[in-house]
Amino acid sequence: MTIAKTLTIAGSDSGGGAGVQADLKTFQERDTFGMSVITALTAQNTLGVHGVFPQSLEAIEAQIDAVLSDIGADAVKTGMLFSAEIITLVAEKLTQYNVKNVVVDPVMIAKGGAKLLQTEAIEALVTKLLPVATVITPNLPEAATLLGLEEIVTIEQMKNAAIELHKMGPDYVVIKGGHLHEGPAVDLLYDGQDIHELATERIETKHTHGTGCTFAAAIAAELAKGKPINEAVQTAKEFITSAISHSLEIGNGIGPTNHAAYRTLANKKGVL
Ligand SMILES: Nc1ncnc2c1ncn2[C@@H]1O[C@H](COP(=O)(O)OP(=O)(O)OP(=O)(O)O)[C@@H](O)[C@H]1O
Ligand SMILES: Cc1ncc(CO)c(N)n1
Repeated sequence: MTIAKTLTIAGSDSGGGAGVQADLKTFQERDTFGMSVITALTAQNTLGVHGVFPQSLEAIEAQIDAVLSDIGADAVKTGMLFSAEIITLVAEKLTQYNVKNVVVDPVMIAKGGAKLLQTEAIEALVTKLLPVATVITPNLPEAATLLGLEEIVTIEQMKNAAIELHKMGPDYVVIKGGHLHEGPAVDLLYDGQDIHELATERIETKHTHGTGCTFAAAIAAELAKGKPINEAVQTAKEFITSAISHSLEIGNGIGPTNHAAYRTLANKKGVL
């Protein structure tokens, strides 16, 4: 039996809600074979990040070479990359192995405020990784930082940002509106010609740990299966919406989303 292969290059979240753990759960739920390259360990739970332990370049390179020289990947998703050196290595390896679908989630700061990317690494993200990306998925603060803007708070500003970010090299730009202060949860997809709006009602919950990782991993899984970008982003939006709608009240802080919700609901309706 053949199966689409997905690889995450990201940080480990010991609490299981974000990072590599969220990506692997999503890859599995979206019927792909998930693999991982761990760039950094975080000691993390629903209350926050309690420690960051970047892995050596040697360890990261060895993991990438092991996976891509043998198994290969139909899509790669990158998350927490932490330093300019790690970003440079990852960009070189994606080029060396000629990876076709590269989803770059430009992770910078965890919900509790912990730094997952060094400030001096932002330039490397822009100059090395964005040009090899198929699609990038910044949230509003990340999009503003990449563009050197103070903030992005309106849909109109999101549209302008999408067009400007596209000039930095990715084939497609998805700007996530989870951080909009009010109204529906609006994301934009810009394909270089048209801007497509994806909107859902904002779900009233504080348990949103790992939303960004899960959404980007779902896009990667759909691209790995050969889906066109519009369909991949639409499916990912449906997937994250049901994961947030049924998010989990575990731990004492911001609980994780429910990766199994989409499949469970679809099974009940008998449509999967
Ligand atoms: N309260 C909500 N209700 C509905 N959808 C939401 C809500 N919060 C976020 N989303 C959606 O979840 C996805 C992730 O967006 P978000 O802006 O939260 O990412 P993020 O900030 O990168 O997440 P993370 O904190 O994991 O880094 C987007 O599709 C966004 O629209
Ligand atoms: C390891 C890791 N990656 C990404 C995020 C962003 O949510 C997080 N909290 N932890």
